[in-house]
Amino acid sequence: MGEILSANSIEGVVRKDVPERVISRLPIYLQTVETIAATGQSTISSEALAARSGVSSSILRKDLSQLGRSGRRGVGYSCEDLASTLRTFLGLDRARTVAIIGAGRLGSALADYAGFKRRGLSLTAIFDTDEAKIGTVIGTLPVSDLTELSTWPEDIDLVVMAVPASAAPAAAHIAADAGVRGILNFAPTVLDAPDSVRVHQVDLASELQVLAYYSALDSAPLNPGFEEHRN
Ligand SMILES: NC(=O)c1ccc[n+]([C@@H]2O[C@H](COP(=O)([O-])OP(=O)(O)OC[C@H]3O[C@@H](n4cnc5c(N)ncnc54)[C@H](O)[C@@H]3O)[C@@H](O)[C@H]2O)c1
Repeated sequence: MGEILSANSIEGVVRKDVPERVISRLPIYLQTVETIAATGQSTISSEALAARSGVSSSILRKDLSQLGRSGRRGVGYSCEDLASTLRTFLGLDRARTVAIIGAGRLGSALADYAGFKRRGLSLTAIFDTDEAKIGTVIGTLPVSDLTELSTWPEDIDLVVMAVPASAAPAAAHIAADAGVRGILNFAPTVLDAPDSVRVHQVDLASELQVLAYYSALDSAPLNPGFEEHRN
């Protein structure tokens, strides 16, 4: 069995000291533990949580120890406390507001996706510059004119950038000026955003090319074990 982590266990943790590869696994743990808690189960062992999250239990324990404390042994993790700790650590103790810039094929598909809400993300607006699209409704959201972003009545924490590459840098600056702190950039261009904004690039073609590399290997196992490729 693993440890109990209390909801206060991240006090004093310097978030920036936690490696990005660890951060990238935390949403998986959160989703897993929330799913388990929703069934009425109150505790879970590190082994079971690790298996359901697709990592080894030693990686899981190391990752969670980076959030601050180890606690009592022998009981397992409290699902509620661990979920609360992970939410707080990830900044999801309040719903993060998300806007999409670009109401084209990609932006529309994302705007119509119902899954953000249950992951603590509140899709609050979708912007475009095309007059033919402004005012139309995608999912439940009307498309707004990008010029409205700077005076949007609600704080927008995060932006999904789904505009052509040529339009993305200027749109990123509009978002930064409006106080946006993170941009998930689908446009195939490097965004030179100010230091106040964290940019993550998404490139599905590159991901597929990496997968193509692994699928072309004929001598090595495709899944060499959690320990080797996940830590
Ligand atoms: N990274 C990936 O894996 C991946 C996958 C698919 C698409 N993309 C990229 O995502 C972007 C969107 O793709 P798409 O297929 O939805 O394109 P699209 O042409 O269907 O939509 C682009 C939308 O952006 C709007 N737009 C143009 N300039 C704008 C601006 N300054 N401000 C706000 N809106 C503006 C257009 O009016 C249009 O509605 C493209 O850059 C594309 O290359 C990336």
